[in-house]
Amino acid sequence: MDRVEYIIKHGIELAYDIDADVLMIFTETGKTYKILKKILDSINNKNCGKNASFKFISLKHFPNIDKIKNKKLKIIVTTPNRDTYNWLLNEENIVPVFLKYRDDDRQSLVKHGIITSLEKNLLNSKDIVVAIVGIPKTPGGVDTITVVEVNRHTTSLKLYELLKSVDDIERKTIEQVLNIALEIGKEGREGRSIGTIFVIGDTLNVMNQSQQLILNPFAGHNANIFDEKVKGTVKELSPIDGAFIITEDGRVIAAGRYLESKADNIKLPLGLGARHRAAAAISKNTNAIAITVSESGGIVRVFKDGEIVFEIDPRSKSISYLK
Ligand SMILES: Nc1ncnc2c1ncn2[C@@H]1O[C@H](COP(=O)(O)OP(=O)(O)OP(=O)(O)O)[C@@H](O)[C@H]1O
Ligand SMILES: [Mn+2]
Repeated sequence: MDRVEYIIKHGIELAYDIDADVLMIFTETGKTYKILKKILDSINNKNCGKNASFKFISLKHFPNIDKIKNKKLKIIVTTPNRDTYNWLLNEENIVPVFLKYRDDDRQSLVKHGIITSLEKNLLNSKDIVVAIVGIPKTPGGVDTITVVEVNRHTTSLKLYELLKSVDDIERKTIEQVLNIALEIGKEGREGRSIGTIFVIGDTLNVMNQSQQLILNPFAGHNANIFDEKVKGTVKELSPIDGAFIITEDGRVIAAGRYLESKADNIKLPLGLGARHRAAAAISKNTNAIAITVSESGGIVRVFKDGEIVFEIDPRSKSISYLK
């Protein structure tokens, strides 16, 4: 019996032991699911012991076998592979879920699975999920069991809908800028709280609805937000007045830019001032999204179509949101 089988077996047992509502597995080729299926078949037809289809399973492996047999556990099998998904559609007693893109790390993958299942009403906010996951894009690389409280993710539903609505390149840019904003919100600069605005996408319109407050430090540079040196420069410049203007594919076009979009009929929670109104207005009057860091408290907010679609206090979370 190999390590993956043990992990899946313990994932099943954990789901029953903590009385979880859902067991969620992630598979590329379907291999992980096939192992799960063999274990569950062995349990369900109690075919344990000498002639078990799954040699290592015996009743002693599942002391609470009756609890397992009597409890209905929803099994969600997620995959980004269209062929695997089509094959899973014919499988019984599981709920297949197609993931529109591949994540780069386990945590994002689990979040992605939870959010997609929430969007399809396969989960509700009170559910407890046991997720069995491995290194993304590595078939058979199962190495992690994690317990997820769905209610911790419902606030990010709108952000995921936004991430799903843009192409891969823009999604990676938004995630990169969001993580920089979270770092600024959390660390500030030289011990001081820093506020700033990032405007991503629809750059021509954004430039037409804004003007330089200072000479543009990025003029004539081919600066890309994924370049560590550019990221450092952006953080160094974050205390200056004005906004950073970034293209869908991550090129930093300007800093110190004053946004002049009409802010009439923008409705924002009380206490949010000119920075947040400007961000809401530009996101309403162009196709851009805006990300703000508040100088008073570090809260990071994402604006789309004039509304806040996501906000997070980076100081309250030990990890950056999207990784
Ligand atoms: N239209 C704008 N375009 C770009 N930057 C702006 C604009 N309006 C305000 N700012 C920036 O926001 C800064 C803070 O303004 P203000 O305090 O009114 O915003 P706020 O929404 O309360 O933000 P914070 O929570 O960071 O205080 C200003 O000093 C300026 O740098
Ligand atoms: Mn303010």
